[in-house]
Amino acid sequence: MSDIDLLAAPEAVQNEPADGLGAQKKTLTEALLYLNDVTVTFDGFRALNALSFTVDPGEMRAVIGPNGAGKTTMMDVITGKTRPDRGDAYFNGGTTDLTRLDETQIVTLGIGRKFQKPTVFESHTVLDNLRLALKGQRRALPNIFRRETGAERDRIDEIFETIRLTEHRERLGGALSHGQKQWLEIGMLLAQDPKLLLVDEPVAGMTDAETAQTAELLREINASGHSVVVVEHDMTFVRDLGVRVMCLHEGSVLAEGTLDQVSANERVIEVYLGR
Ligand SMILES: Nc1ncnc2c1ncn2[C@@H]1O[C@H](COP(=O)(O)OP(=O)(O)OP(=O)(O)O)[C@@H](O)[C@H]1O
Repeated sequence: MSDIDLLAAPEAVQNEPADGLGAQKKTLTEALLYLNDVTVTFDGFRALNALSFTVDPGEMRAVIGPNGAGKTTMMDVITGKTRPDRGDAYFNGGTTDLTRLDETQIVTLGIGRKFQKPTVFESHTVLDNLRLALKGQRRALPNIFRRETGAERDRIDEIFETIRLTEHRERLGGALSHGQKQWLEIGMLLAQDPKLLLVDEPVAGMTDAETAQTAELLREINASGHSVVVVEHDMTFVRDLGVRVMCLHEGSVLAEGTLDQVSANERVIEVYLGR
């Protein structure tokens, strides 16, 4: 933790009142993730425009919005890939300024990201993919030959149950269906035990059954104590998640609340859902 910059928490800020999904703790010191007034400009174009929102410890939240709304850029700021021109991004109750850390430090801190396209090792078994992730050294292939401890084996079994791949552990990664590859990658993220998982369009290209199972497994992951931010366009899936929804548009929050509240919003209908 010595290389991680711990800053004194700025004054707590109170956001809007709670809505239908229960009381939201939204002060800086209570939030797991706190973004305030974050602005990112590319060649004069504002990809994020004074974006502000918080994620509570243990919360799962869905992010929707049209193409180009800034969803990827938002995740790039949280993971240290993109530096904001302006604004605050704090983690862990305001103790850690994400804008001063690099991508590796942010992973170490407990923020894991799953990109849209699965990137499992196709020529390795499903089990070896997970073992590599558990040891935190996906590139150090010789490491998979070290024997696991009992605790590591238990953790692997537990993750396989969560990601519905217990029966598939000896298969090659490349032999899995697209949906199963996505689950394996979610499992590889879980192996790092992140406090916050950022998941980008997990159900794109999945069958309806896989989509429904993905909502279920993310709910289980969330219930086991991980906070989750899921970017997704599939509204059936978002409804299955049953969590607070935030709609981004032109780099800002256009609407926030339950899916019913957000999808009844005139502006959301106009710019995203269509009439
Ligand atoms: N590196 C970059 N240079 C220039 N413009 C960029 C860059 N990255 C993103 N943009 C622009 O910023 C805007 C927001 O992009 P972003 O990828 O964050 O949107 P998004 O909501 O993730 O969209 P999608 O749903 O299509 O993935 C877009 O207009 C995009 O073209």
